Formats: sequence, C-alpha cells, structure tokens
Amino acid sequence: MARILIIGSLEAELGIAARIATARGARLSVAEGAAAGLARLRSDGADLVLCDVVHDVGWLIGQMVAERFACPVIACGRPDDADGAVRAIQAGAKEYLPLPPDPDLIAAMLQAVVGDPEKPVVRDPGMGALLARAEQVARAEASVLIMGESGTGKEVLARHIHAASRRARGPFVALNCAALPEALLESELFGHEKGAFTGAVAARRGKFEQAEGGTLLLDEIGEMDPRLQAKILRAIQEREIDRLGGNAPAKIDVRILAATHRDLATEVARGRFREDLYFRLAVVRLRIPALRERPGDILPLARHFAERYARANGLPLRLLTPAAEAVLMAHAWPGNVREIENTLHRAVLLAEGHSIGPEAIDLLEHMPVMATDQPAVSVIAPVPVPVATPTVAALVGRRMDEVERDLILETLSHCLGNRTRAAEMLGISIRTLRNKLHEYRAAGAAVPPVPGQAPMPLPVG
Ligand SMILES: Nc1ncnc2c1ncn2[C@@H]1O[C@H](COP(=O)(O)OP(=O)(O)OP(=O)(O)O)[C@@H](O)[C@H]1O
Repeated sequence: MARILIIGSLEAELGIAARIATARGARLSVAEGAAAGLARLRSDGADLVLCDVVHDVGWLIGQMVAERFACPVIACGRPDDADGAVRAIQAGAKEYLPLPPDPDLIAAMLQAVVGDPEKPVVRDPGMGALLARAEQVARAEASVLIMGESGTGKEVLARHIHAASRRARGPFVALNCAALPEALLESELFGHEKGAFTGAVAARRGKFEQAEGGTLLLDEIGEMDPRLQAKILRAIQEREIDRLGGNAPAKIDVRILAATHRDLATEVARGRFREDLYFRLAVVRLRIPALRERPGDILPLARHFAERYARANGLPLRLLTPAAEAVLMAHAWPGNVREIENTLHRAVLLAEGHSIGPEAIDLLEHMPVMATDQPAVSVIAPVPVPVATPTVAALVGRRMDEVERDLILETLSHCLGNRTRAAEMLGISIRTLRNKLHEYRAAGAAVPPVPGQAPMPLPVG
C-alpha cells in the first residue's frame, strides 16, 4: 500500500487527489504546511509527497535532501500557474500536477511509486506453485527469505505476500540494504533521536517503526554488515529496537521479509552472514527462478507490459506478431523480468503499424562483467553512450573513472533513464548517481534523460 503524504489543505482541490489516491488503495497522511510535512516524514515516512505550491516546496525539498528522505515530491497547483510550476521543478519536484487532478494521472503516479498493485503475472507451472506457496505462508507471521537473480520479481513477490497477509491494511516498507553505507543504513532502519550524531537535526523514526503493524522488506540483505545483522537479529527475536541515541528500546510489531540475489547458505558457510540470523529469516524460503527457467512466463509478461506501456503512453493497444514472439522466446533474458519490461516498453514506443513486429524488439547485448555470485550487472551495447567491454580482462588499461562512467551510463540506459532503478542496480545512492550524472553532463557526455522527458508517464526516480 503506497504511503502518500499530502501537504496542503484538503478543503481545496487537493482533497480530490486525496480521495482518488485513497480509492486506489493508498494510505494517506496530511500536513497543513511544509514544516508540519517534514515532521510527518520524520515520524511516519512516505513513498510519495504531494505538495501544494502555495507552500514552500523548495524549502521542503532542501530539508528532505539534507535529511536523506529519498521519496519523490510532486508539486500541485493551478494549471495556469506556470511560475509556480517552474519554481517547483527547479527546486527538485519530480512533476507538476495540475489541479483538479486527473484520476488516470494519480493512478499512474501510484503505479510508478509502488509498482503494479495487481497480482504478479504468472503462467509457468513452476511459478504458479511458488505463488501458491507464497500465498499460503502469507497468512502466517513467519519471516520469509526470497531469493532470485536481479530483476526476477523479488519485491513484487514480497508485496504480494504482504497484500495476502493479515497485515495487508498496514504499511509495506522496503529498504535496499545495499544502497546505503553502514552508518546511514543503521539510522535508516532504527531511527535516531535529535543530536544522536552530527546532522541528526531532529528525531526520526526508522523503517522498523514506519512499518508498525505491517511488513518490512529488507532487500539485498546479503550485503548487510555483520554488526547490523546482529541488530536485526535482536529486532526479530526481542521484537524491539533501539533508536540511535535513544535511552529506551521501542517495541515493534513488524513482519520481516528479506530478499537477496546471493546464496545466503554459502555466505553463512564463508562466514560472511550470521548463521543465527539466516535461520531466523529463512523460516520459509522462496526461490524465484530466472526468467529463462520459466519460459511459460515470457509471452504473458510481454503481453502484459505491451498493454501497460501502451496505456501509460496513450497509444493504441497492439498485439505482438508471431515473429516478434519468436524473437522474445529465443532470448535468454539475463536481466529477467526487468529486462523484458524495458524491452516491451521500448517496443511499444518504436512499433509502427497495427502490431508489434520483430523490428521493434530491440534486444540489448548483455555481457556480464562480474563473477557469478555478484549482482547481475550487465554492460549493454550503447545507443549514444560509451562502448561496452566483454570481460573484466578487457578492461585492463582503462582508467577506473572511465570504466565507472561507462558502467553508470550503460546501466542508466538499460533502465531507460530511471534513476532510482539504476542506483539500485549499481548499489549506490540516488544522490551519488545524480552527482555523477551532473559531472558527466558537464563533461559533455550523453546522459539518458529522465523518463518523463521522453514520451513516458510520470517520472519517479
Ligand atoms: N510476475 C511479475 N508480473 C509483473 N511484473 C513483474 C513480475 N515480476 C517482476 N515484475 C516487474 O519487473 C521489475 C523487476 O521486479 P522487482 O523489482 O520485484 O525485481 P527484484 O528481483 O526485486 O530486482 P532487484 O534484485 O534488482 O531488486 C519491476 O518493474 C516489476 O514490476
């Protein structure tokens, strides 16, 4: 369930946006002004902020950056308020939503933030059995460990478990443990009191407390530092957490789901992951097969994404031709469902005529550059960006900063410009990514645009 923070008066047209969002299953909190909104963020968090431009959007975004709140801010206001819209976008708002809001726009926004609220698309018998198992264990309170290669749908499955659980009406909160350095991750998870460390300007609740009564997904748990692993174990066992700088533990009622692309049992054997935490998390283990291991899902997923992106781009729904389907079936999909989603998104935009033919299926060449137990980072044959190299050995002789730049730009291109996805895939914070892109652009590199600058729906990320 998406958590939306609305900053502004619900008496006004923003109230319509609030009603639409609630009807679409979002959880709403409301604050009368920017300062109250910031306080709300500190206490409850949010997946998306809608802020009326009569409030100081620039100040709010500045504070959010300083306090590392990563959720997107969408400014709202009158359709004829061009100045307000420009000011908000320049201040860092992701979009300007004209009021009164269009229900389809709100739906697209929610989907961009929390993904597809519908059931995962599953046709392959093996995946069907896995989904049935997930639904069965959803009703229990046990922790679940979801394993699978990058892009197989681990977060989708986690959301599905939450939606099928008794906690469905509570919040679903996800945190990528690989995206933050240890100290930040700790305060992000457990929260902190004011003054707990330099920069802790105000008390803030962590993800555990934000997920109260609901579910917390610890994504990429295999990347977590051993000291934090111990704190997670305590949180699960004792059902309480210690805020940084706090003097009393806080009780929590949260179900933990964990996801990883690594083989955690091997990580335990290598001494890199605590055995006791592994057994706590892996009460139920669900392994999502790679897409190449479930060919029965390829065409249903392709049709699903063709429909979704036609709708999102206001284009007519077109069917895949048998030749296009044959191309899709013959591909190995190393980037899994995320890759097929991106491929179909491109195909919908590229296709001409009444159907989607093979010429619109632009498959990117994938050449893994990491060892097999590393994140499935792929380097892709570029359109405007640098040349990819096939093996690590071939990188010898190149400068580190150039290789880094190429990898970042290629990954961003692979993610169709989506900054959030690219940062996740690269295992760096979105802020670091933005700073790097800024540098590259200043140096004259072709940086893939934010999706909204191409004919796509609301950019988030
Ligand atoms: N069964 C499915 N039905 C519909 N969409 C799916 C399905 N599985 C994955 N997706 C879509 O594919 C993309 C990748 O899914 P998700 O983020 O859940 O993968 P992941 O395994 O968590 O990836 P990572 O390990 O990189 O975080 C998302 O956009 C998601 O909506």
